[in-house]
Amino acid sequence: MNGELTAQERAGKAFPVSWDQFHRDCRALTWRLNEVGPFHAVIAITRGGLVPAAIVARELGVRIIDTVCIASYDHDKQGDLQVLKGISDAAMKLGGGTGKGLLIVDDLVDTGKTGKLVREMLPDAHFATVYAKPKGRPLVDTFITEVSQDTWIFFPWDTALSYHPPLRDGAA
Ligand SMILES: O=P(O)(O)OC[C@H]1O[C@H](OP(=O)(O)OP(=O)(O)O)[C@H](O)[C@@H]1O
Ligand code: HPA
Ligand SMILES: [Mg+2]
Repeated sequence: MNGELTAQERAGKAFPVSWDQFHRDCRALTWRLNEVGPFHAVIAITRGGLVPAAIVARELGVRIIDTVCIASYDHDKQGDLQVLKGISDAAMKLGGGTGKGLLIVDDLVDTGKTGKLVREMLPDAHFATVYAKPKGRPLVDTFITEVSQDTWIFFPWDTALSYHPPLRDGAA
């Protein structure tokens, strides 16, 4: 390490999310989105958007799903944004070139950098995330739970059940 704090170290507070909780939060998101749609297609921001996109598409009966593949965090440290794969021509056409009637889905917005880049690609699309931190929140049209900027969310696909020592033995 070069002495710089990682995003997770800056965040401090941990917010672990179980599969069950995540599924319930995605279902709650679809209740809200159902009032806004219908949508021609779902665009998942990979990789974190893949799981919520599958659940949302299933609930809303959408069968056309595309991806925009963006990487910026190496584990918990944000670098430059890299678009590894853009939106397909077919999905672009469905959204009339501006994203009208398309639903962008991601697991969360943090600084908002990823969301901003995708919004620029599809300015008229609806952008939904399950979780939002204050900096990214203005970019999102619909989300379920806001956590503070100094919280790090642990998703179920990044974690595993492990032993936790008793409090009296020094567990935090
Ligand atoms: O609002 P931001 O500060 O841009 O951060 C949010 C983005 O960061 C994470 O993706 P990441 O780049 O870690 O890739 P991944 O989805 O493949 O894990 C997350 O899934 C969001 O897409
Ligand atoms: O809080 C977070 N959790 C997981 N991945 C992330 N990518 C940006 N912020 C986060
Ligand atoms: Mg992501």
